Amino acid sequence: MITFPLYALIAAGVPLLLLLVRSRRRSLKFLQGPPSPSTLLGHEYALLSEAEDGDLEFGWFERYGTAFKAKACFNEDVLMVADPLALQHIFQKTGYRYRKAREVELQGLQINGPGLFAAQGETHQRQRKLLNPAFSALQIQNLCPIFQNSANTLARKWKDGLKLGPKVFDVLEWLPNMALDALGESIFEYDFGALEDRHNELATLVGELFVDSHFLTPGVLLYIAAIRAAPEFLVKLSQYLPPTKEQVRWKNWRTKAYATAEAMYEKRMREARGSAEMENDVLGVVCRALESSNPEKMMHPEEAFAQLATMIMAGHETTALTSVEDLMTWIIHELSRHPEDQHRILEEVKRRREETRNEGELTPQDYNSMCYLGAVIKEALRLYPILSTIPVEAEVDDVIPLEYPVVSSSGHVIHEVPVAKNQRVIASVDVYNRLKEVWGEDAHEWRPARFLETKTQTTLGAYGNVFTFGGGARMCIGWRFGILEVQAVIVTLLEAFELSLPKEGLDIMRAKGIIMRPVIRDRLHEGQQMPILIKNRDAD
Ligand code: HEM
Repeated sequence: MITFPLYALIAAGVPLLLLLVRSRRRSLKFLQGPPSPSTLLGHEYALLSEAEDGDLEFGWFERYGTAFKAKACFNEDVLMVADPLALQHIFQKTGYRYRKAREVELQGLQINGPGLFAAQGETHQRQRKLLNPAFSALQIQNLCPIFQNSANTLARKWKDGLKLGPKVFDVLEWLPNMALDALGESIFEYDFGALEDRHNELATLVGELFVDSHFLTPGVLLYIAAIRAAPEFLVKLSQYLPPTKEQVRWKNWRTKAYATAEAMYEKRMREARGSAEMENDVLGVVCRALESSNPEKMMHPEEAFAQLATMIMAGHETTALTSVEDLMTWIIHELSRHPEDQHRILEEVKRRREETRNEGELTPQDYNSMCYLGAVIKEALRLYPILSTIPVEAEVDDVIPLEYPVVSSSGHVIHEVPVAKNQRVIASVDVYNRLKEVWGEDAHEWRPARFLETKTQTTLGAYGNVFTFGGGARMCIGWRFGILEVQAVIVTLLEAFELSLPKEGLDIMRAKGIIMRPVIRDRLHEGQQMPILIKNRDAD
């Protein structure tokens, strides 16, 4: 095996090449930015080592404005952006002119294969067009009973645990299992049995995907930076390096997910034979694509198998994507801190039930009519974007307009930022979501009512002008799925339980990692958790 020369080539050749190329390339010299702490690591290591999400970025954006320059590994200039007009331009107005950052694409490919998350350009466009009908408003509405069913199962389990009175539950021990069951059933008619604690190999593999990940070491960061800038042939050669423990886990996951997907597709095709139409759910649209010979309407078997792995990862376990249970966890946390918000949502539910004379399960239309429930969900999405940044790269030279002008390094006020082809741009979701210019002086505070006030602003994303689902061609395809599931679960839980903080109080912080996780300040060693005091409402 030729591993040593390969390592040596990547370890020494690529960095030297990069430093040479970058010293010649047009850069962002005209922009201000924080001084770099290291030529090799730039700000990348410092950013990934922040104690709490946003520690550095919030200060930088405050000081330099909504667009500035920071350094990535090997002295690379990156554009940090939180300006609404710039984000709208990059994500929503320019089609595929900005591509998913290469390292994210490569990681997506290694974990899930060539599914929607890793696909680029025309391949992405084709896959997205084929999958979109499975995530339309109409199609997602059909999933409501599944979400209500899993919420009711969770409520029953909590009630069993509350027979002796109110009790503190770590909701993170429950919500991910509930969300995984709902995802399996709604997307692939697959029973993970997670809430019932049944052993399931696929659930175990997805849960353990990142236990060997050491993303925070400087060596790994430099390796990723070298790979993302390396020519295609070197990236291909790197496949012949001995796999890391992490890559072995990813391969095991992919193999099992592909086998499961194949079995699901075969089953659906057998069932559909004889019936006039294939359904428009994910299974249905993928089966149709597998059978099609039209180049615009087909998926290759590997693409089709990769969709199942992609959807489970995207909707549940998280790397570069983010998941519904995280959003529910933060909503439950904020509601336990704000009993008045619980009261307001319950009033809305009661009013709706009276108007529609419905004591049973609510409909998606019922949930959508509840404005304060919607405002609470939007406020949680705004304050807790589990994915705090979205890195992209310019495919062509471009000029990015700014809504809020910034001062250049020579002291001039600039209204746009010219960028060269291949420029890396880091869209800061959490900073945009808390910009005072957009959200007001209390942007860092929890105040759902802000979403009930009318305001004109640059429109971003699909829901409430928050950027947590991203925007444009690559915006989260599952956002309606996520919102409906959260609506159903929160209403079910609030009707059954009163939520409050544990007696000793809680100082939860948003711990930084690849994704943002809740931990108790000064008790980081205990890992992620969200203890909530839960009381049965029937007990009153
Ligand atoms: C509240 C929950 C969720 C949040 C906050 C969220 C957020 C995101 C974000 C930020 C992206 C990346 C956008 C970009 O790269 O520009 C994304 C992509 C994606 N999400 Fe979600 N997501 C959620 C739930 C879901 C669910 C439930 C599913 C599937 C059932 C899903 C499927 C996907 C897929 C397949 C992609 C890749 C889309 C593409 O590249 O075309 N997500 N999501």
